[in-house]
Amino acid sequence: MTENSNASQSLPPLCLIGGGQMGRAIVGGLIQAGTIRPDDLVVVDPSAQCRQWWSDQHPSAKCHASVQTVETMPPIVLLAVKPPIMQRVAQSAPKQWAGRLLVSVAAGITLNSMQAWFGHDRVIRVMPNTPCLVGEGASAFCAAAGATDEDQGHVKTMLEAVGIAIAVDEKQMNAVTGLSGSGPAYVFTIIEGLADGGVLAGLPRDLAMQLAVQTVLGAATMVKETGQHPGQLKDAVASPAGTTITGLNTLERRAVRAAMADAVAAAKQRGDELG
Ligand SMILES: NC(=O)C1=CN([C@@H]2O[C@H](COP(=O)(O)OP(=O)(O)OC[C@H]3O[C@@H](n4cnc5c(N)ncnc54)[C@H](OP(=O)(O)O)[C@@H]3O)[C@@H](O)[C@H]2O)C=CC1
Ligand SMILES: O=C(O)[C@@H]1CCC=N1
Repeated sequence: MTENSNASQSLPPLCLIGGGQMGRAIVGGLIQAGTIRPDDLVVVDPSAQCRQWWSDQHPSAKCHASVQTVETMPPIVLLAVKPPIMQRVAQSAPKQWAGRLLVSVAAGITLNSMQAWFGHDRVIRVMPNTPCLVGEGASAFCAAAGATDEDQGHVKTMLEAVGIAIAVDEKQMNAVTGLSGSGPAYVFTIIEGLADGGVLAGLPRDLAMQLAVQTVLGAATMVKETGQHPGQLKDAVASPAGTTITGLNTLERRAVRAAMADAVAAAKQRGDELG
């Protein structure tokens, strides 16, 4: 788990609107870190299956099918619904948002839209990623004018309890989405590809997967902990006329580096469209 100064701080009670993948990753990570207690959690989701999941995992959390039935809305509302339904959520229960800190993780949805739909500007926009679930999230955030320093402190506490949190300018948010928001999916694909390669080369699947995962983890940890440029670390692996340079040459022929950059740029573009 990422070490940080805020991990032991606690948060005020929280309402999670949308208990799906991202909501589970953040709030699951927060509960695991001890930053929030399930008793202080309200989850709103129309899916009975989803509510059952929350009740099974955290029996003391209060689950609702609709925001309208929440009697006392907690001071922080974490909005983790799909971008196209955010406006509908806002308009379904306008009285519930008054005086609350609104935190949105929706890709592409701007602070301006949030303010217009929810009727006030105590709003913070966050782009997290699913590794929050295991305390290794990479999140960026930006705040509307109405969010106080204390509000921003709460969001930092929330995000740093489950990984790293970086304040950015809102115009960078969709690029962040294309890189770290969507990035875990790219890396999962790489891990799958490496494991497939191991199987293709004759290894049993479970051994290939174990080696692929540890290789990605080890390489990422080296970049983080040595502070060396990845190119330098790459050069140290590749012996003259050896195996690595032969593999790297294949990757370059397939333009893997450009494919990664194109993926981030295309995802950023999609974020622009969603907004
Ligand atoms: N998944 C990821 O890796 C990341 C996602 N995000 C953002 O997080 C948000 C959620 O994405 P994700 O968790 O993947 O999506 P999910 O579909 O997994 O979760 C969204 C949940 O919201 C529920 N929902 C639908 N309507 C309402 C409503 N009116 N009130 C409350 N809940 C509702 C859905 O129920 P039902 O299924 O029945 O519709 C579903 O359970 C998106 O805006 C996305 O951009 C940001 C970063 C990373
Ligand atoms: O795919 C998506 O749109 C969301 C946003 C970032 C990751 N998942």
